[in-house]
Amino acid sequence: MLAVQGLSKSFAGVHAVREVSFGLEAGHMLALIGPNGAGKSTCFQCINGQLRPDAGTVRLDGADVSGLAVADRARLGMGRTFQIAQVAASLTVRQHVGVALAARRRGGWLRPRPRGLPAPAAEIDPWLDRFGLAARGDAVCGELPYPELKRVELACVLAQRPRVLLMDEPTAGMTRDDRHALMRVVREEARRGLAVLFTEHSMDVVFGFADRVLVMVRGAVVADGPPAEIERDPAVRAAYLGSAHGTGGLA
Ligand SMILES: Nc1ncnc2c1ncn2[C@@H]1O[C@H](COP(=O)(O)OP(=O)(O)OP(=O)(O)O)[C@@H](O)[C@H]1O
Repeated sequence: MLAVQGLSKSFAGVHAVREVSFGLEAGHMLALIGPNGAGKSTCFQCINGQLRPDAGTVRLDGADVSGLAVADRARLGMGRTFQIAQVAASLTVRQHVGVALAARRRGGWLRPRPRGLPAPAAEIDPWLDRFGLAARGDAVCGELPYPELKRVELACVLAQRPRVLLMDEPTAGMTRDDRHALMRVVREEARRGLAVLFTEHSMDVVFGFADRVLVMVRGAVVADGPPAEIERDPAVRAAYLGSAHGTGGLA
């Protein structure tokens, strides 16, 4: 579903990403990990089109999207969530999800907004339920606890029916219970066929939810495999033993 080949990016002599290649299948969850400054965010931004790589290609379900803008990649099925949830604080959960569902029907967020309720309740309610938001429909987003706000963001992104979802540190700042609750929802979506690529610093999330783990150190991929294999990899342990994040699940 996603194929990244030979991706490289430098900033004024800093090789942030060096010839990174990997593939991601539909229905799988791939964690991109590495110490601070390893190049995860840069890699992520090259994949979704925010940054233009110096070299390399990105394919989405076989189509070369390397030259496309963020919005065009999104239209072709590449969705993303942000490290800090991006939602409109003044809307209720129902309004927000309704707008997202209606945007999908219109073919994109930027089409003219229809009058009245953005999407019928019959469409919104099951969608709220799917993301554990059934009881929160009338709550104003700006007043929601952060873990629920993340679900609203997720519900809106997935309302666009992406085939690949990129999540930049999805559980940053959350408690262990909230991290796992969010990732269980994401895993359900993956089981429905969504391909998920996420960066993450919490090792309980990486080793509890990823089907595969890709480890970056100083811009390059140093390990790529199933979690159990990665946890034992000497190069990975060496990279983490020297990092600010400690060894987490690698201990
Ligand atoms: N816009 C930029 N200009 C200059 N250097 C940059 C820029 N963005 C990133 N870098 C550098 O590229 C390297 C990789 O940074 P990046 O943010 O991709 O790492 P990361 O693995 O996401 O780190 P973190 O876990 O701390 O978010 C670092 O040395 C960083 O300082």
